[in-house]
Amino acid sequence: MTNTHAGAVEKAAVLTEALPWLKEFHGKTIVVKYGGNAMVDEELKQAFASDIVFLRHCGVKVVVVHGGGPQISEMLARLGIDSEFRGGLRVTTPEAMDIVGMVLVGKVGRELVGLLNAHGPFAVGMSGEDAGLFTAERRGAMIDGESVDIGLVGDVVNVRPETVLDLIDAGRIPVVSTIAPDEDGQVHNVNADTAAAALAIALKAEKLVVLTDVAGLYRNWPDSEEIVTQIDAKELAALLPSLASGMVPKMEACLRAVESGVVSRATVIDGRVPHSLLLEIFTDAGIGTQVIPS
Ligand SMILES: Nc1ncnc2c1ncn2[C@@H]1O[C@H](COP(=O)(O)OP(=O)(O)O)[C@@H](O)[C@H]1O
Ligand SMILES: CC(=O)N[C@@H](CCC(=O)OP(=O)(O)O)C(=O)O
Repeated sequence: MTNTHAGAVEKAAVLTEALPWLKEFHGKTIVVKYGGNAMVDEELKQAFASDIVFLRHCGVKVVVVHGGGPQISEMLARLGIDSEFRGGLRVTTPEAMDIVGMVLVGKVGRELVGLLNAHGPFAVGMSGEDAGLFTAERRGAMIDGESVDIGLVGDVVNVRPETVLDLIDAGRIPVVSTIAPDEDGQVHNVNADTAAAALAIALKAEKLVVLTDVAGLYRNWPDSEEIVTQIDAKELAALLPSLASGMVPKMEACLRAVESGVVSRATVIDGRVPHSLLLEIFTDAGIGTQVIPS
């Protein structure tokens, strides 16, 4: 075989490998959480946007939920507002809450909508406030088995998915920023992993994919580089109390999603690898850490 032929055969193999996955996910809903730590450079962000549009053209009903932790921290620091994390969640004063909303809705969300819409008029941004998408309830952080108050931080207790469904039906790509009012209308800061899981459950999504800045869940972080490739809900529940920082809300979210009985898979993948989303969805090997029901 000539080199040209060998190259062509290899390319064709990549495309044919995608066929069973195209069949599996066509017409299905996938919620993709894009973490702020994986939005590190322009090229990566553009690769992410083109992957999302690719999925949309493959007939996948794709919904983006974005984070923006580092971007919020940077703005708070610039304004001289103190900020700290407890149990992986930001302690959010009313003053910090204003900035959280401005950065997530006004900056990170807008930027993603722009990157997606460079491909066509697909993306529509919304927050948990729009059309009652999320209702939040104040929550604490679990520190040494006890709940500690961390200010205006919420958990999602109700989802009204109708507007997201309308947008999907119209061929759009909803891009969700995770601030949400409680029953009295007070807006809360909701961790984006937590919100993505709640939305995936409400939409009866086939899959939740979480892009972050590590290769997956490390078994003995930070002492070892060994990635957990697959873990079931029961094993993960046992592991949760030993997890640290941002992995706490992330793995808690994956657990909730698969325990709901509606989302069959939740995967944490490396958002620093260009096109990791396509590799995860359209190749046999997949990448990162996959959480499955027990
Ligand atoms: N067991 C673990 N495996 C992998 N990462 C971990 C683990 N425990 C804590 N981490 C930390 O969690 C971080 C990811 O969470 P986070 O910073 O909230 O990212 P994102 O912005 O993607 O939500 C990693 O960069 C790593 O520092
Ligand atoms: C309560 C809480 O911690 N909210 C997060 C919201 C953004 C987020 O979750 O961003 P990442 O996905 O990039 O971590 C925060 O304030 O940083």
